[in-house]
Amino acid sequence: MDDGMDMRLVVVGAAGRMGQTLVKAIHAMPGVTLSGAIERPGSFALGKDIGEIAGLGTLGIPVTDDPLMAFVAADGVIDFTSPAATVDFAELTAQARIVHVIGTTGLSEEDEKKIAAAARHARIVKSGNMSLGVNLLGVLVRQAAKALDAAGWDIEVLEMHHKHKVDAPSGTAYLLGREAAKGRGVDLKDKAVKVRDGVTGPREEGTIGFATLRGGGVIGDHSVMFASESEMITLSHRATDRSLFASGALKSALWARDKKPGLYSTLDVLGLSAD
Ligand SMILES: NC(=O)C1=CN([C@@H]2O[C@H](COP(=O)(O)OP(=O)(O)OC[C@H]3O[C@@H](n4cnc5c(N)ncnc54)[C@H](OP(=O)(O)O)[C@@H]3O)[C@@H](O)[C@H]2O)C=CC1
Ligand SMILES: O=C(O)C1=N[C@H](C(=O)O)C[C@H](O)C1
Repeated sequence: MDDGMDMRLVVVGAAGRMGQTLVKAIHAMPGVTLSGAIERPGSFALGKDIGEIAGLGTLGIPVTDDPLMAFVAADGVIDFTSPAATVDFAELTAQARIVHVIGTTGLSEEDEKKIAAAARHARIVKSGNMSLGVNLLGVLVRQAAKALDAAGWDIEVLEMHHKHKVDAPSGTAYLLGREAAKGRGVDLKDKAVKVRDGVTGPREEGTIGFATLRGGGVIGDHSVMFASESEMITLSHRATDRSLFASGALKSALWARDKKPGLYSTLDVLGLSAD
């Protein structure tokens, strides 16, 4: 509940790429305070001050592997970790009845069900991309897909990320694919083509294709192409700094503070939900 006090936030996976970015963003943002930093048992980060790891100097917050202890003393958890960890954390945020912002991608259908179950008690905001730009792009993709008939226009989603990324296609690519499917009034599960290899035959009308590139330090590039026989429309987004995702996550946490338990998305936070 918003009692006029800073929202106390725990960052899980605090020593990771997004974890460190979040620690810096919380430090710089009024209205939120870092109250805990979690990593897995055996992590190099355990016992170290998270401020030192994130390059801020000492903050007096050691990294621990005891999430429940940290969650009961917090108002919310910011989670950019791995699917298995996120499902475990969702059970704990449900027990503690707090806000859980989930940026983790690569979640299976089974994981999604468990997260939905946790949202009976926790206030969960989950999105494959927490940026304003990508969520707005999703709305534009939905509109374009609605306007451009499947008989004449093929939809392809292209993404590129840094070489450390472990899941594919990206959460954002799925988000954009789902918006395209929504615009067409179809289910992405029935239309997605994620792999092409060898003699594939011609493209099936109405499918939504995905292509994945990995390399270097690319933070996140996404394009949705609408291709006809005689023209092509490309809608694109490029992330140039991870702090973009962190500020979206913090905005989501503050937004969810006074909401009822439930499963929300960044589209809800930004007021861009599907009509
Ligand atoms: N939705 C969005 O806007 C965005 C989403 N992401 C997603 O966020 C996730 C993390 O990305 P990134 O920061 O680059 O990855 P990193 O691997 O750099 O960070 C993940 C961190 O979580 C830790 N972790 C894993 N399991 C546990 C556990 N059980 N308990 C505590 N900590 C754990 C990892 O520790 P260890 O190294 O020991 O495994 C690591 O420190 C990915 O799924 C990525 O796709 C990223 C950016 C934006
Ligand atoms: O792993 C990343 O880095 C990113 N993951 C998210 C995704 O899977 O779409 C968001 C962003 O593009 C960075």
